[in-house]
Amino acid sequence: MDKLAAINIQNCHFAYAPDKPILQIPSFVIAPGTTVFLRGPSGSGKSTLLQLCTGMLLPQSGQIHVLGESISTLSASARDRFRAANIGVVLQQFNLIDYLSVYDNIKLAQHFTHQDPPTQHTAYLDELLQALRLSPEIQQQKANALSVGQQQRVAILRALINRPKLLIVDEPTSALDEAAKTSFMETLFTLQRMTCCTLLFVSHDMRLTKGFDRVVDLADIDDISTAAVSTADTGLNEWPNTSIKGVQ
Ligand SMILES: Nc1ncnc2c1ncn2[C@@H]1O[C@H](COP(=O)(O)OP(=O)(O)OP(=O)(O)O)[C@@H](O)[C@H]1O
Repeated sequence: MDKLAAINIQNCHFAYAPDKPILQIPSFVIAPGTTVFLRGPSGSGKSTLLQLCTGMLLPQSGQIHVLGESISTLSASARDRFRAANIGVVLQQFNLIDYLSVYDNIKLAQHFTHQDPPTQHTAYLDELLQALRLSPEIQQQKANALSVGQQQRVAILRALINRPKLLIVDEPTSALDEAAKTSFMETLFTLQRMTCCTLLFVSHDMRLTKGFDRVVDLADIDDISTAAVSTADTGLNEWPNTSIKGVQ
């Protein structure tokens, strides 16, 4: 097993209920430092897979190594610490704490790593603010006073503040117009290059695949999606072929 991979999933089975299997993944490996776009129809299990990669969900069987750590066999508290220190997560809803300021939202992310905040991060924080085109003053604003675009950028800043080696981004652009989507993707790639993190990105929007090292169709790695695709009219032919540009 390649323990140096950013993500290494082997023989993984997951179900929310015993009679309703969601994922059956024989093997899925993501090399460190690469960018991967994961696509698949609504309800196929993309968000579930991301949650397995963060250790928020545990598989019924199989192995999931993240950055060389067997995340699904860590204790709950070790898993939380590992996630806080190594994985940045940006979800569709951003999950900022509304009544806290931007600064406190960021500080909270640092707190969960059990590292001393925040002086050693100051230069890096300034760099992130600049890359995300956020003014330093925004740190004093309450999260619920921000526009959707600002909330999204703060959510990315919070995900990157601990310099994660793995950044997981789930459908972050659905509330944005076309111009904002383009600018979001440019910023995301700038930050990925700046931090050299591995990026796993999930979206329905095939127009966003440009620039990714790999575009992976869930049906190509998941036996359950494969079965669904082969027995249903999914409109799969509307999608371009899976492209693999970089190393696995
Ligand atoms: N907490 C849960 N309990 C039970 N079933 C769930 C739960 N979360 C998701 N599911 C089911 O698991 C399946 C996969 O859901 P998931 O959210 O992973 O799909 P998805 O591909 O991310 O969908 P979308 O693109 O619409 O976000 C769906 O059938 C969904 O109804």
